[in-house]
Order: sequence, then C-alpha cells, then structure tokens
Amino acid sequence: MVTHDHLCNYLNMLLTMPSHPADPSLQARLLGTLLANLEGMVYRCRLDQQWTMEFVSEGCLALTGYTEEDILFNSRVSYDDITHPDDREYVRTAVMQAVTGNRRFDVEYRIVRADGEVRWVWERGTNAMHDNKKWGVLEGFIQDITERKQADEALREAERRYRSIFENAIEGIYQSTPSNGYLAVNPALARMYGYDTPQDLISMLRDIEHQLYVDPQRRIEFMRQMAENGIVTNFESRIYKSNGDIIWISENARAVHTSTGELLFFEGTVEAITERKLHEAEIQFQATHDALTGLPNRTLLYDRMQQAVLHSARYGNLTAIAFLDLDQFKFINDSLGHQVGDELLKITAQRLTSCLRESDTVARQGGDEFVLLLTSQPSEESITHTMQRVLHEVAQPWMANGLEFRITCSVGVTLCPDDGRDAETLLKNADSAMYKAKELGRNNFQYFATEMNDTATDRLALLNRLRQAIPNHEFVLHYQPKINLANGDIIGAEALIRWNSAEGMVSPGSFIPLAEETGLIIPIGVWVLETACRQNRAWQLAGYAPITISVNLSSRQLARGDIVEQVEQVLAETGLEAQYLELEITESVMASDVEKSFALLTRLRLLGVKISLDDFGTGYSSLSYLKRFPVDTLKIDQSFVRDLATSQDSAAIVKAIISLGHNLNLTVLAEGIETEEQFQFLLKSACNEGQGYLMSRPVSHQHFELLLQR
Ligand SMILES: Nc1nc2c(ncn2[C@@H]2O[C@@H]3COP(=O)(O)O[C@H]4[C@@H](O)[C@H](n5cnc6c(=O)[nH]c(N)nc65)O[C@@H]4COP(=O)(O)O[C@H]3[C@H]2O)c(=O)[nH]1
Repeated sequence: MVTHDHLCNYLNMLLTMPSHPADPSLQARLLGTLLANLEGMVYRCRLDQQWTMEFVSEGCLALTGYTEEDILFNSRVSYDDITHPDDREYVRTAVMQAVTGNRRFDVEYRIVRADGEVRWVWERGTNAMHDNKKWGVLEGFIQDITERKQADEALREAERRYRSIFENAIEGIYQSTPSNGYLAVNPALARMYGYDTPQDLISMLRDIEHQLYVDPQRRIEFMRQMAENGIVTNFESRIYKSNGDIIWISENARAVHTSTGELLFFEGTVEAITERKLHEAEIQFQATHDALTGLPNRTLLYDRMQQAVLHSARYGNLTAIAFLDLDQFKFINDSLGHQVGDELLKITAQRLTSCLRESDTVARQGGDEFVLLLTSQPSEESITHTMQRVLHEVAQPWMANGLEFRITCSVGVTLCPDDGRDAETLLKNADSAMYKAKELGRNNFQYFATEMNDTATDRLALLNRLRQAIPNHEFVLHYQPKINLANGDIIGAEALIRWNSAEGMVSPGSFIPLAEETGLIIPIGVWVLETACRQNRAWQLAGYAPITISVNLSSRQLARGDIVEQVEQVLAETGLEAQYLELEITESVMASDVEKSFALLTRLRLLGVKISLDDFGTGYSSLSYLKRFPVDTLKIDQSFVRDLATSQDSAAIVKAIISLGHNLNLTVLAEGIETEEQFQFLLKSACNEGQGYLMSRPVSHQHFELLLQR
C-alpha cells in the first residue's frame, strides 16, 4: 500500500525534479495517480488577494469540504475565504517573505471547512514564476495536520502538567546518579533538605552516601535493593538537612536504564515522615509504658524478662526479679485521695530507678506493684545490697499537702536460673516471696524459697473461704475484759473476732490483714460493730452494770469516710447508748492522714462514742497532734508490757506514756498483762486500766457473762 509519507516524499520529488523531456506522458500519468491517492491537496494558485486557484487536486473535497468546482477561480469560494480569518495575515506574510527571498515556503495555519469545522493544515510550496503571466503563481501541497497538532498540543499539555506537578508537588522528586549526585530535584525536595533552591541542592549535595544519610549504610542498602529489584519502596531513613538537623524520610524510587540495559539514573519521590515517626514512637511508647510513671509496663517488662531469661540460659548470667509492693498504699490512696496516691507512685518510680543501673528495668506492674529486673548480676550479695538500697530509698520521707509522710515496701526476690527459667514462673515466685515479706511485718525483702508457693496457694484458698465466712455465719466475737487496776472491777470488754472456719479456728492475725488488703474488712467490720453493740446492750438488759464495749477499727473502715453514719445507724438499731461504745484506732492509722482522722474522730466524739489509741508507742504519734486529738484512752502496746521485766527501756517508755497520758487528761490502759509482776509495776506507775491473760483471755459471750457475775 502506498502510505501517506511515501506519497508526500514522492510528490516532493516530483515537484522539485526537472520535467522529463523524454517521456512527458509517463510523468503526467504518475502525477495523476499520485494526486488521486494523496491525502491532501496539490494546488496551483495565483499570488493574488484571493489565492485564486487555477488547479486543485482531488484531495480538495476531503481537505476543505468544497469541490474543485467550488474553489477553482473562486467560483464559489476563494482559498483566502477558507483560510481562518485570524491566520490570513500571518499566512500571507510567510508566503510573501519566502517568495521575495526566492525560497520555498512552509507554513502551518488553520482553515475553516465548508461545514464550519476548523482544521489545522500544513502548506508547503514554491513560487512557480516560470511563465510570463502577470500574476505570480504558487504551486504547493496542503495537508491536514489537525491530528498531529492535537497530539502535539496534548503532549505539550502533558509536559506542562508534569512540570507543574514536579514544581509544585509537596513530595520531593529527584533524579540521581548512581555515582552519588543529583541530576534534577524539585523545589519540594530542596525545601525538605533545607536548601534554598533545587540548584543549590544539586551543586552542594554531591555525596549522598555521607552527606545525606545519617547512617551511610542506608545508601549501600539502597544500591543493593536497586541492583536486586530495580526498585525501592517505602525506604525509610534518617537524613541530615543542610543545617545538620536530622529528619526522617521515606523514598520510593526506580532505576532507569538505556535500551541496552545500562543504568542511567535513579528517579524517585521522597516524603518527610518525621512527624509520623514521632507519632509512631509515641504510640509505641504508650503501648509499652505506664502513663502515670513513664516506666515500662507489663508488656515491655515481659519482653525484657524473656530476653533476660534467654541471655541467662545462654551465658549463665545471674538475673534477679524483684516484685515490690508498697505497704499500706491502699490506705493512703483511699484516705488522702488519688492525686496524692499518684504522686506517691511517681516518686516511688523515680526512687526505684535511681537505685538501679541503666541496663536494669523498673516496671510498673499495676496498682502499687513494681517489678525490678536486674540482669547480669555479679553475685547474690550485690542483689541483696541493691534490695537494701531500694528499701532505704523508698522509705525516705515525702511531702504531700504540706505534710511529711513515709511509706515502706515489701519485696520478693527470685533468681534466674535457680528459681525459674521462664518469665511467668519467675514473676509468680517473686510474688510469693513478696507475700512472705508482708507476713514478716512488711518493710523487708525475701528471697524466694520453694515452700513459699504452698503459702501462696494457701492464701488464695483462705481468701475464697473468707468470702463465705459471713454468709455461713462462721464468725464469732470473743470478749476480753478490761479492768480497773486499782480495784479489779471489769469496766469494759474488747471485742475480738474469731473465725470458726470449717477447717478449724483461724486467728485474726492470719485473716485480718488479708481482709484489709481485699476490702473484705468493710462487711466484716460492720458485722463486728453490730454484734458487739447488740451484745453489750443485751448484758445491760440482763441487768449487769453497764460496761464499755471496745471495737477495733481498721484503716480501711476509716478511709471509707462513712464510719460516722455506720456507727450512728448501729447504735440506733441496737439501742446501745453511744457512751458504752469505744472505738480502737491504731496510732499509725491516725497518723497517716491527720486532718481527715481529726475530722472523723471529732464527729464520732460528738456522737458520744469514746476513742482509744491502740498499740500506743509503736507508731509515729506526734505529741503536737495528740494534744489536739479527741482521744479518751491511750493503750500501751503489749510489746512494752511484755518486756517490762527485762528491758529498762520498756519500763521507762511505759512510765513516760502513763505520765504523758495523764498530762493530757487521758485514761491509760496497758494491754498484754500476763504476770503479777507486770501488774504490780503498772499499778505502781499509776496506770489506770489493764487487760491481759493474767486477768482473762478473750472468751465467749457466755463465759464473759460468768465473769460479769463475779
Ligand atoms: N500475748 C498476749 N496476747 C494478748 C494478751 N491479752 C490479749 N492478747 C491478744 O492481743 C490482741 C489484742 O488485740 P489488738 O491489739 O487490737 O490486735 C488485734 C486487732 O488488731 C485485730 N483484730 C481482732 N479482732 C478484730 C476486729 O474485730 N476488727 C479488726 N479490725 N481487727 C481485729 O487482730 C489483732 C489480734 O487479735 P487477737 O489475736 O485476738 O489478739 C488480741 C488478744 O487476744 C496477753 O496477755 N498476751
């Protein structure tokens, strides 16, 4: 098939070839064939104002929509009319310049077809002044190039668009050479990297590996991925800006090769992701740290413990896990408020961190529990030493609401690999050891020993049984008489709880702390108060001389804040007069929140109830507030009474407490009197009242009634 290009070339050749004198008919025939097949119009026209056509080829109709007859000699329309009005001037000038310069002309312009459609054409021609006509004559070829024009325009538009994208993109775009420099970068990349212009970046950043990447290995990795895959995606690195600041970027790039496979350059896009990275780091931190203290949380601790265990197993290092619980934290939290509780946890976190090396971990396990992970320990002695520091640091005084407080902690320590080879076991064992430390009077640490696990299991079983004790009516009260030392009269009774559990009698020493920890003390306390008041009222109704019944109040009961209402209600329900009820409060409970205790005790006192300060001498009572406090009786702790015979200090303390009490107009009672000797000493020292096995053990209400009858 004769293609359009063939024809054009051939026509050009014919137009320029000298006429063939030997065979003019052949030339005419060839020309006829060509003209008929040509996509476009061959013409001959006058160089006049209308471009009067003397000859047009068959292509005229297809090109202009007019027939040859329409156009020849301007019979219906002139070619000047067909030329787009806006281009007429320009076409004429171009043609005239060529003619004047004796050159061929070559011009692109628009025509308006018969149907009104505007098309682009390309006209090439020459001045054919080879006859003597007065008109100049042009001969040439006009071809529709609308499609090419549109394609060109589309290409230009696309280029404009791409340039605009390149110039205005928020992402950085670059072409870089494998040998470390840039070929082209857009303004966004220049800005991102801290350069004033793309040119600055290109000229100043010549060594991508060292000048750009914080870790030069990233460039090596980039090149490796390119060599392997010809592409890198989401390639995240830290880079230096021109001023030395470090930012995070993410690159997507590909290698561009020649047709023969030679690497030309890389082209890619860059996104600044510092904010996202910070955000990710923040989220990661939040997921692995405790919001209040900023310490690693359970998740991170577990992770680190697993690593430590593996490390221990591989290298035989000694690892210690210490489970730490603050003593009486719940009480502080309930009574001083959560804000103070939170503050205390934060202080504790700081103190614990200060005791350990950076390579160790302090984690918050939840509530007031912390876990210390000490890796690669040189010896058990060094662990012991660290634990002693921990106890000491935690016990330092701290201030809240202008008052000074102290809190201690109990710690259980377990060793890896001796006590366990996985995180769960080690934590469980450390927890058991911590309970042992609590049992041993708090403010100490204990190493785990195998038998402790039995204790932990026992404890859980005990708790389950304790929950059922009230509904199963397993509690009873025993009563211990309080006597007037001078005349031996029973002036009161202390109500002491006994748990008649299915598995035998359980002493309050073993279940009261558990009840306090778990909050079960609240319902138990209500039951005790009610039973004791009802019993005392019953004795009165039975005709015995009225005595005071004493009930122990736990810190939790006080912290709840509704104790006054509870007491009021119980008195109303049982019909006991307030003056026959005494509440025993340990001085440590009172000291931990002086203002609140003061307010509560004042309100209780207003009801007419008596207040006795239990275990006096063991706590932290300050004389200044003891003076202000609405207290009726000081109970000298039995430890001093027990040591009276053997310790001069105890004797001195007992005497001092008695004289202090009297100075403050308080009644002084000594508890734990077991011997006649102790009794005599106390009597001589003017102690008012006493209680102890010497006079009577705590006994059942029936038994107590017998004592009342004497
Ligand atoms: N060695 C010796 N001990 C004597 C002597 N006289 C009395 N005791 C014991 O000393 C404890 C005195 O009670 P506490 O100091 O209030 O100490 C009480 C009290 O803090 C708590 N508790 C007992 N009953 C209740 C209760 O109903 N509510 C609360 N919140 N705590 C209670 O349990 C603690 C222990 O109570 P118990 O085992 O009944 O132990 C009682 C009593 O049996 C003596 O001459 N020698």
